[in-house]
Amino acid sequence: MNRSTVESRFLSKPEELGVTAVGFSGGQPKAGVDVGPAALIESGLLTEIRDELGYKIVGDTAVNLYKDLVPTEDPDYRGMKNPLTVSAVNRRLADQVYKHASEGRLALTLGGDHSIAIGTVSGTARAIRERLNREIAVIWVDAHADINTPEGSDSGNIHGMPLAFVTGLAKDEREEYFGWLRDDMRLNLRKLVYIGLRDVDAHEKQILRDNGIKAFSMFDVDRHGIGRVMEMALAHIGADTPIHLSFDVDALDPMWAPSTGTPVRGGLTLREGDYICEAVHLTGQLVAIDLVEVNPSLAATEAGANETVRAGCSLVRCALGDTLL
Ligand SMILES: NC(=[NH2+])NCCC[C@H](N)C(=O)O
Ligand SMILES: [Mn+2]
Ligand SMILES: [Mn+2]
Repeated sequence: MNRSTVESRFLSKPEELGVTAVGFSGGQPKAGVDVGPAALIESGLLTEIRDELGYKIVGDTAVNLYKDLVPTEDPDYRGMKNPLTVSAVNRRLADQVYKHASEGRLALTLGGDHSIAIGTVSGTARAIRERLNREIAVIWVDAHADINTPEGSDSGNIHGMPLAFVTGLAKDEREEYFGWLRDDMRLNLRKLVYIGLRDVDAHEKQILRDNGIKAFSMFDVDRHGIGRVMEMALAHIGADTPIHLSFDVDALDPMWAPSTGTPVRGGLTLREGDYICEAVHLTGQLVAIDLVEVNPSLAATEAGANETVRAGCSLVRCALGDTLL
């Protein structure tokens, strides 16, 4: 039991971690990201969190929870691939994360591809509005901006669109195509901060500019250093705002995390990634964490897959305060 003594400002049960394992790959075309959570759990992540960090683990760590939701037919819609499946899975996930967050637990979600942030962010946003009457902020750590609208996306992969849906830049009337996302589940665009960007589509750059979205690219990390970047990111969010950290493992350089679907060179070092998580932990404002896009089947070597899983575990532990003295 050495849980860090940072006081948690927004959790009513700071000793409890609400875990959801989402073995889901329908937001992108590569198989294998669905076993991400199993790989993280088998490597000991949750037992370490329980035995070494002293959290009580509550929730669903069975990774095939969502298999029953896959429809027999799921044709493209507005250019999106697997839209019914991704929508249904996220609808259920939103309820689950909502439950954890509204009962005052820190919600930890292990992905799965990044489309699952549609459910995690909307579930957290709704719970925190209801319980504390506040808007959440999201720190999105990623090589990519994941804010394509269906019409703006070149790929049609929904893991490149979650932020368009949760902010309301993209909407659909039809319940079964994300129409279930109500206003009280949305993220305010002014409360979104990116770190680590280096592969942003032209369409997305336009969205970032038009909406004045706060973003720290790898250029900014190089220019200011990660310490200063985190100061500026947290200043933008404000000192008294619940934070949802959504960490795509591809934010890290492929040297530390090669096993991921859309790797991009020139990324964060493992220490920079860990530092981001530590700095967020120290605010005492963390209410939810996603770790996504760990795909153990994609590395050229088994060592590469293990490195990626290890890096993912390290990020989560740092966000829980493990490495701070
Ligand atoms: N979560 C991710 N790894 N997203 C990658 C997105 C890549 C590209 N921008 C797309 O829309 O398809
Ligand atoms: Mn990414
Ligand atoms: Mn992503």
